[in-house]
Amino acid sequence: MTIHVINHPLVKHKLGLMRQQGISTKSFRELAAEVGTLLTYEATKSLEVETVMITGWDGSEIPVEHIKGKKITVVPILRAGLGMMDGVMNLIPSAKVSVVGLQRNEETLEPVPYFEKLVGKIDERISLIIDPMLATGGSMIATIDMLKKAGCQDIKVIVLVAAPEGVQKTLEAHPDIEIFTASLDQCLNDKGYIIPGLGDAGDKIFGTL
Ligand SMILES: O=P(O)(O)OC[C@H]1O[C@H](OP(=O)(O)OP(=O)(O)O)[C@H](O)[C@@H]1O
Ligand SMILES: O=c1cc[nH]c(=O)[nH]1
Ligand SMILES: [Mg+2]
Repeated sequence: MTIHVINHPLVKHKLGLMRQQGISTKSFRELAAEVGTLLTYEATKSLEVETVMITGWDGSEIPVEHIKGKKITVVPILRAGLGMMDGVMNLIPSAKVSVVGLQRNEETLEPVPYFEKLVGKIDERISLIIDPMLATGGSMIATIDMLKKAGCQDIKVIVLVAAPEGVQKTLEAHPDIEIFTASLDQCLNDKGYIIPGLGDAGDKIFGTL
């Protein structure tokens, strides 16, 4: 469908802090979760609501709005996607979780799948894929392929930073999805890293630098 770049001051400020060379593991993790929360707020804006009647504080019947329709499964891409999990689950604590493991081959930049555990009846859910980085797009396209193969047709993507090359490739392969990001950065370097980017997000979140 399209890409939404979230130009909220809090998102910009927090992402800016994440770009600082030498940032601690603790700060990087905290900020990844916080930006994850803010992007989740935006990505869930289009959820449908319905009006239901409840008994209010004074005993009278009042209309309130409830979320209706499809429920969500959050899909973290291992490893780095786990760094956004707490922040995302803060807003949708009852969401079921489908885990996908992919490791980008550092030479070919091709994603190598190593784990897949999706929730049942995923065709009845909205998938919210979370990963800090969308670089060449290979990992994201492979994840969307897996979800669609399992029957899921309603897919949204949350990434902290995206490269134009990867966004174009992902939307060409899957024009029906929506991408929410804190920044559409400049480009990829010759090693497939996003510029200016965040560096290796997985290493920063897990402290494996
Ligand atoms: O768009 P792409 O070119 O596929 O690159 C993006 C992927 O690379 C990183 O993961 P990585 O493979 O480094 O694994 P990790 O999370 O275990 O560090 C990142 O978290 C994405 O999953
Ligand atoms: O810039 C990048 C690209 C892929 N994976 C990362 O962690 N960072
Ligand atoms: Mg990594």
